[in-house]
Amino acid sequence: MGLEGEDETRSVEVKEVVAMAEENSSTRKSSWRRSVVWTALLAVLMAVVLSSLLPRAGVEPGLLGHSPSSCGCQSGQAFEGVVEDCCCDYSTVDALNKEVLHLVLQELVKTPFFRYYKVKLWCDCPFWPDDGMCQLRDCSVCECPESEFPAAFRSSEDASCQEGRPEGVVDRTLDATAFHGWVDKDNPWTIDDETESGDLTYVNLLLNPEKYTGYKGESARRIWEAIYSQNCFENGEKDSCTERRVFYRLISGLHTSISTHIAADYLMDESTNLWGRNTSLMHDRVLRHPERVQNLYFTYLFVLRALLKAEKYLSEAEYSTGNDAEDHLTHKLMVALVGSERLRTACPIPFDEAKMWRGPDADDLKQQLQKHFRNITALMDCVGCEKCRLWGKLQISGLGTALKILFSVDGENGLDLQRNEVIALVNLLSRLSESLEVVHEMADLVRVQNRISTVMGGASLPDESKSGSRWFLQGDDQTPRSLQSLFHNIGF
Ligand SMILES: Cc1cc2nc3c(=O)[nH]c(=O)nc-3n(C[C@H](O)[C@H](O)[C@H](O)COP(=O)(O)OP(=O)(O)OC[C@H]3O[C@@H](n4cnc5c(N)ncnc54)[C@H](O)[C@@H]3O)c2cc1C
Repeated sequence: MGLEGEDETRSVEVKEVVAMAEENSSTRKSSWRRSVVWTALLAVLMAVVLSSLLPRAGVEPGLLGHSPSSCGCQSGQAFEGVVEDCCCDYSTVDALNKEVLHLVLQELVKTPFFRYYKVKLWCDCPFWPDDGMCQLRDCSVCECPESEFPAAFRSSEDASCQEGRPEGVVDRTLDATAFHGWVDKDNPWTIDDETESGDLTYVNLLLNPEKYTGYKGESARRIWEAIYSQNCFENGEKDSCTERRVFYRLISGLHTSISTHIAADYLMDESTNLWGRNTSLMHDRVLRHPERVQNLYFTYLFVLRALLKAEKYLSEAEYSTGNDAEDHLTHKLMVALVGSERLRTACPIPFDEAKMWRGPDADDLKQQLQKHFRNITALMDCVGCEKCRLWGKLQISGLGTALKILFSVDGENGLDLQRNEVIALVNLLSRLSESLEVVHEMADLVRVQNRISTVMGGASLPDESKSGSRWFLQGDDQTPRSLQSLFHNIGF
């Protein structure tokens, strides 16, 4: 295969990633951290300096279980041992994610096959009229022009990326001709956009990153409430039934991931369009609730198990977009991901689905939960912010695909997946993988900030709702004000 220019460079880069995954290298290539990398280095330096200056007892409560909590949320060992309901321990998951999976997933979701998602963005909410609470232009999705997405994804009749409302007739020949083995078969866990007429459009996910959109208040809260109520028990309530508990944890883990991405990419100052890490929000919504972080690990392992169970199918599928070089790399990355020896050895069965549906009412319960999950799929049409709806739909579809692989297929031979299901599954796992990384990074930042606060006279973390936080870490070329003043205060 002849590769030139950019293709060749990318090919070399991706091969390195594949090689790194295979060799279990711990070398990291984390491009999204570039903007704060020097600041992080400074933060680490400050942590070292401050930890020598500060008595341990005066330091803000432990994050991720490293030290005792004074907020009463966590008493110490929340992230040690085996992830509850799973078969791998926290430290193994961290190492695998950091050294293998995050690296490969980051590259995989950039490929043409995985970056274009077909979705119906404007739909009528079957439960309430859309009350459109989104406040920012970042709420809206940048749809891709017809010329941009791969030719293999198009057909002459498909008008979904044209201006205005598309025709609404789904072109089913697209998947069948472009992807051997990708078939249209209903998923009992989801309501499939593609089986209904409507406004289908292709969206380039790389142009629409999941981040803060300003969507909040009554509309957002009502959706989350409705989603949790589908499980027939309240948030956080322990349930003796494994199946219900698993469902609650899947949703809660996804919720944690969404909150993490909001905190990781937050509009700190609207007047200057300044974006950055919102550590206060991260602390309030995620870090001070250990069970939410535990549920994130759980959801990650559940989805990973589904991917591994579909190994044969995914390694043999054609990732065809008309760009041979990219498609070849996509295939190599997928094989590196699902066939990783390191993963097989360290965490062979991330979640054991054989433990589910064993009770006398198993069939009834399964049908009940399928109905609830389909309702959750439908609820995504009520999300009053386009970009949130895009990622909500994709990730719920990814969960639905994982449920189908684990619970609705008899052996791998019976497995049939649609192209969009595979795209959703892989992008969901990539989001969760990124969230695990962010959770650790921001827990470290919060810990450093708390130490700095103590040095600066006990100032606490600012309210998450206040923009322009003094803890905000600015871009590559500016020294953060907070660190400047800290240097000054401690005579550095
Ligand atoms: C599908 C969907 C996608 C969204 N995507 C985005 C987005 O991309 N960008 C954006 O800015 N906003 C997004 N939002 C909105 C966002 O999730 C919040 O609803 C919003 O930021 C307001 O947050 P909140 O503090 O009121 O708490 P919420 O996050 O709305 O939580 C509501 C309640 O749920 C409970 N809860 C919170 N987290 C968990 C958890 N992990 N497990 C169990 N219970 C929990 C708490 O009791 C909390 O009070 C999305 C909302 C939905 C429904």
